[in-house]
Amino acid sequence: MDRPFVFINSAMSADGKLSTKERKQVRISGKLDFERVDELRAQVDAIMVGIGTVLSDDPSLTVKSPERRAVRKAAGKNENPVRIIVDSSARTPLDADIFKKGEGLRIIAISTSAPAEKIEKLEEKALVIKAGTEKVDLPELVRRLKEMDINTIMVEGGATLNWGMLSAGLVDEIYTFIGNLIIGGATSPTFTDGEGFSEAELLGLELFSAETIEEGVLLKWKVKGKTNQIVS
Ligand SMILES: NC(=O)c1ccc[n+]([C@@H]2O[C@H](COP(=O)([O-])OP(=O)(O)OC[C@H]3O[C@@H](n4cnc5c(N)ncnc54)[C@H](O)[C@@H]3O)[C@@H](O)[C@H]2O)c1
Ligand SMILES: Nc1nc(=O)c(N)c(NC[C@H](O)[C@H](O)[C@H](O)COP(=O)(O)O)[nH]1
Repeated sequence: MDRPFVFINSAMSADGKLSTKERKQVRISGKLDFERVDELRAQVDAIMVGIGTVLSDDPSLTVKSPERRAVRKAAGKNENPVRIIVDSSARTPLDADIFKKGEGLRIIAISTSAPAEKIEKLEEKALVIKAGTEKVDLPELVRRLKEMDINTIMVEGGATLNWGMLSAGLVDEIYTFIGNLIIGGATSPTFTDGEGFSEAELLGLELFSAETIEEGVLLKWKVKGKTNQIVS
């Protein structure tokens, strides 16, 4: 494959929302699910998020467990996977937690429309990859990541980046933890926002695991490709 293996991991409410209508993060997962995500972070070459997630949550995207960091070190890797922000206009704050916490490479993926002055500042803190004109060209980005020997990527949202990756056909598997709460709201981010597929080009999935974790359920899906399921 000329691109890395890519999976999305998200936590959503029972009604499919990632956060509130104010885009405020809520605790959907319990302790065990956060542990599972930490283990995934420890296993992958890179974690990818959208700038919307950085602006609302300011995540550090580090591996939290000292034992898992030690295992990575012992294998000759950095303590943390490469942390990638998809950020067309280079809006990543220079004091974002992703820069402050943990060792390891950070990548900011931007488009050619990003302002030169901000790019220069980001280049002091991260590797800046330019791909695309108005928004980041995701197929080109993942191809270039593969050339850097990044072979596995966990996409940790949010709603718009999930759409971008899924609609470009760049996702192999999806892991959704569904928690025991309703968030509601027509404008609250859902697992996949963006334009949405029209009825003749829906994305088909194959369920390969369903597991109860604490008060919720973890579903694992393989992405099968376009499917036409119009009910006439
Ligand atoms: N529950 C969870 O697991 C989880 C995980 C992550 C984020 N979230 C929530 O999701 C929300 C953020 O989602 P969002 O949709 O606002 O932002 P996002 O994180 O999906 O980032 C979207 C941005 O990515 C950039 N982008 C660049 N090129 C793109 C392309 N080709 N396709 C798509 N996007 C591209 C654009 O600037 C776009 O605005 C927050 O409220 C956050 O709390 C929840
Ligand atoms: N698995 C999971 N369960 C949740 O209930 C929840 N709200 C998130 N949300 C994901 C979100 O993107 C967070 O911002 C990062 O998980 C924070 O990452 P850090 O701890 O800062 O490294 N993720």
